[in-house]
Amino acid sequence: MPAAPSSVVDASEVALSTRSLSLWYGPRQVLSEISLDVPARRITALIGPSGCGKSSLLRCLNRLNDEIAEARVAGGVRVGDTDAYAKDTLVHDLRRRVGMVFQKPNPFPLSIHDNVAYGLRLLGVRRRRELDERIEAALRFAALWDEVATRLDDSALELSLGQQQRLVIARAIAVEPEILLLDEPASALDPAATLRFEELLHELAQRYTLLLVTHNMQQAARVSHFSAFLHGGRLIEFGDTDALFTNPGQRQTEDFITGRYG
Ligand SMILES: Nc1ncnc2c1ncn2[C@@H]1O[C@H](COP(=O)(O)OP(=O)(O)OP(=O)(O)O)[C@@H](O)[C@H]1O
Repeated sequence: MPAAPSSVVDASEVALSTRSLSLWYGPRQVLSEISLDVPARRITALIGPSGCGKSSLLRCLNRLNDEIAEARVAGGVRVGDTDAYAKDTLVHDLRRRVGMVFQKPNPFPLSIHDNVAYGLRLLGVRRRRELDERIEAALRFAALWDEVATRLDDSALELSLGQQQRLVIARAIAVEPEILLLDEPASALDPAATLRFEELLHELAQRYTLLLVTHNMQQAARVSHFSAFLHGGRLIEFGDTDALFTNPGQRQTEDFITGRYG
C-alpha cells in the first residue's frame, strides 16, 4: 500500500492502517478517502465534532459495519499484514485481534468469571486451570483483580460502572488482541473512575495499540500520544498530540480544539 499522506511514523511501528477509506450508509457518504497509519503500542485519539464519523471509522476497522445492511466500504484497511476486507479474512478472527470497548459498559449477564472466560472458551480453552490463570491475568492487567478476586461467581451486572468498564477491558484483552478500539469509554464514568481509567489506558498502551474516540479535549491531550482530527468525514490533520494541540497545522483543527465550533 502507498504511504498515507498524513504518515508520521516509521512503517515498522504501524499496527493498523487505512488507505482511501470511504464509507456510505445507503446513498449518504459519511467517510471520505481516509488514509491513516496508527502507531503500534501508542494511544491515538480520534477527535472531531459530533457526527463527523469517528464511531463509523472505528466500526470499519473491525468490520462491525458489516452488521449494518446499508453500509458500503471502499478503500483499504490493514491490520498488521492482514487485509481486513480480503475475501479470505475471517471476521471473527479479525474481531479477536481488533477488540472494541463501547461508551456504555456491556458486560454479559453472566458471572464476572464467565464474562472473561467467554472469548477464551470460544477459542477452545477448556482446561479449568488454564482458564483460571488467563482470567486472573486479564483481570489483573485491567486493574480489577483486587476488587473481584473473592467474588468471581457474582453477576457482572452487580459491579459499578467503572468496574464494569474495566471488566469489559479484561474480557477484550483475555483473547490477546493487538488493537483496542475504544469509543468514548470513559464518558459514563464519574471523575474519579475516569482518572483511574485513564491510568489503565497508559498501562494498556505498553502492550496494545489503542485508538480512542473522545469528546473530551482535555482527555485527548492528557492521555494520547497521537491525535487524528476528523471533520465532515474527512481526516483533516493527524500528528503528535502535543504538536497538534499547541500548534495545529490547519485552521479547522485550531477552531475545533479552541472550542470555536463543535
Ligand atoms: N447505522 C447508521 N445508519 C445510517 N447512518 C448512520 C448510522 N450510524 C451513523 N450514521 C450517520 O453517520 C454519520 C457519522 O456518525 P458517527 O456516529 O460515526 O459520528 P461520530 O463522529 O461518532 O458522532 P458522535 O461524536 O456524535 O458520536 C452521522 O451523520 C450519523 O447520523
